[in-house]
Amino acid sequence: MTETSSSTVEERHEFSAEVGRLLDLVVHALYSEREIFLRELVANAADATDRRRFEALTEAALALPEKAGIHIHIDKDKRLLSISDDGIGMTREELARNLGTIARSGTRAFGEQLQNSKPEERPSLIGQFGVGFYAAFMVADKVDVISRHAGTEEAWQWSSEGKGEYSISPAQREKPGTSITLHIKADADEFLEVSRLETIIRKWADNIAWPITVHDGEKESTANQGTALWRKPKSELTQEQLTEFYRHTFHMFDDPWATLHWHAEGTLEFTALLFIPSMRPMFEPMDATRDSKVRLHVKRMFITDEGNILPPWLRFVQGVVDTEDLPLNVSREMLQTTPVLNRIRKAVTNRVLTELKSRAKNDEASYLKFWENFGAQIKEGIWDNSDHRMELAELSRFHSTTTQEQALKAIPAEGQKAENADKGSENNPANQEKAQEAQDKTQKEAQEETQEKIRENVQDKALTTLEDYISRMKDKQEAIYYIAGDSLKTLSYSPHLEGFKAQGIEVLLLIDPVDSFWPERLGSYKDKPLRNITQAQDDLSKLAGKTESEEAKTPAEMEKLVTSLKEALKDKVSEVKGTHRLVESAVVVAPAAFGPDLQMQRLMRRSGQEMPEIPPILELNFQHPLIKALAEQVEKGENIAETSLILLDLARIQEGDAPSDPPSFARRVLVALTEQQTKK
Ligand SMILES: Nc1ncnc2c1ncn2[C@@H]1O[C@H](COP(=O)(O)OP(=O)(O)OP(=O)(O)O)[C@@H](O)[C@H]1O
Repeated sequence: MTETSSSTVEERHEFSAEVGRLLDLVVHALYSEREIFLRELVANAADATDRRRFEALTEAALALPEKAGIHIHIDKDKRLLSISDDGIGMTREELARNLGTIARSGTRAFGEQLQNSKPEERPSLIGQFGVGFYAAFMVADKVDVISRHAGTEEAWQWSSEGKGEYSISPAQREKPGTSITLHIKADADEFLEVSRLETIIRKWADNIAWPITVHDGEKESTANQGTALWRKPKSELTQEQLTEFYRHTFHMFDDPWATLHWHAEGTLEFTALLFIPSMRPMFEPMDATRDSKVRLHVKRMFITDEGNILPPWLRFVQGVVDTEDLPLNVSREMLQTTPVLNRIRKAVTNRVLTELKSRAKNDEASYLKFWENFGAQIKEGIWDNSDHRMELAELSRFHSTTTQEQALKAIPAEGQKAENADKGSENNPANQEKAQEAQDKTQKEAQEETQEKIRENVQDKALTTLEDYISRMKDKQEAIYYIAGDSLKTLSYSPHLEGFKAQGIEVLLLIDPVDSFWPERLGSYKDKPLRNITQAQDDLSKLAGKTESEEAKTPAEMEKLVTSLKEALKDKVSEVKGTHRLVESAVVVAPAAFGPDLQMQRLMRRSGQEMPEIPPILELNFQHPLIKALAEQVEKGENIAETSLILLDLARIQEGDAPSDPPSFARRVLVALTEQQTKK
């Protein structure tokens, strides 16, 4: 052994609370897949070696020894198993931080998941999700880590029995790197057998390019082939193997929605293995960036997962790209500038888009599932990518007033189906009893609730393409109309829609935050401009065959009302005027002629950005009985100041916003209602 430790200045520390909990779960709840501890330790050793190689590109003193690799030593008599690497190593602080607290947010998420799962689900959970270093305690009752950070002389030993505390003391290590020694548990003999260890390594760690050597006394053997899975011909791989690789490398739980595996030859040589998940990641770390994490390998060696192989709007794609066309010592700067990588980026992006297009065309139902998960990201692409803007718009799917109506119409048919099914089973006594229960009031409520859920669900899934929208456009209609808001529910009540609905004009209902941004960037689709209906009042007049001057005119009997409202609301509004866009509502707020629309203002405020209040325009429906009555009151000389404030707040509430001053609003409504009731 080349390492020794002295316990003269040993310090004892307690694990952070979350490590304690995780350890407890890992050790006590999981037995069937104990072998994965080796995968975790070997993966860490390989990561540390990769890191050292990468750091050495800029700091020659950190260079790896000539025969860098991972060594596994077995000592059956002492029941010891050790895993040593020539990696970057850890300083004293790093030992305490990385092994005493939970370093990776994914590991924390795993712990939570594990705690909330049923015991029988746990083994499969652990198989899919790395638990990292702590997995060692599944097979060891004590773990010693001796580490020396490359570029330093000092070594430190971290030791723990995995029961609440660990110690750190000075140690010696001949070379930089890390050795992890496991004191194997009495019931884990199997992990002291060479053949068992070799099988595990072949199963789990064959993608690792560093040689992994198993030493048993005098004998030694290299256990991994280092043939990266993605390098194998397609015909030699099963989807199970690919899925397994996907889950374990990228910490995913699902079956991929798409697996893309190809080898490019010719001017550019690379192999890519990419996965599109079938679900959104369950845990998105708070500090997650928008960058793609696709891993770049050169001649099988891992280089970086920060190579931005795919654009940010395809960041949900996981995978590996391995090329022959870059040198192994590619530096960070080079990654940004080399034309080779730019060409790879382009080719890989195009391949993903081709897959999306073909699935959208050939398997609508499956494509809609993808869209539900990652549609918002695709729409980000319309915003920030000029090369693919049109293709992405074509791939996009939207809710609209028309798809909502169609979905509603489809629902009674669904209900019918359920009824018929019930009839068919009436002869069965058990079912008769059920029919009895159906009379029950609670059951009825439940049914109503299900109906509501079915409705929401069906409406949620009813989507259109821009192409189909255009095919439904009315004769005189020149633009694609949309409105952006927080949810289908608030949008479906929006007074802005009334005029469009009355004229049978379809409006896209956009409910993702990114929807406030991309339409303006896209500008138009197939020569049809996209227009926000909260800012398209004139269009509606035109569509209704009215001239603009007609629209702008305030009838004589309304002039005084408009003046009093302006006086009462002062700088709370930028203007008060009549509108044709309302049918049932009395008032509506519209964004001022210049500047962002209301939804954009809302989003900016929510994201904590400085957003001065831009007074909206208050628009009135001169045909509404309330507005007519108010005009008469003003004519009679009555004061409508309080009512004006209520009106403005009502308009805000219709948009899904809160009144500007809720208590005052409540008081005003109370006073108004009391007056009305006592007058009767
Ligand atoms: N052999 C090693 N050499 C250097 N650092 C190591 C080594 N093993 C572990 N570490 C450090 O300890 C940290 C925690 O390891 P752990 O295995 O628990 O989590 P992880 O590797 O970050 O994530 P996961 O294993 O869940 O993918 C690592 O991120 C790394 O910084």
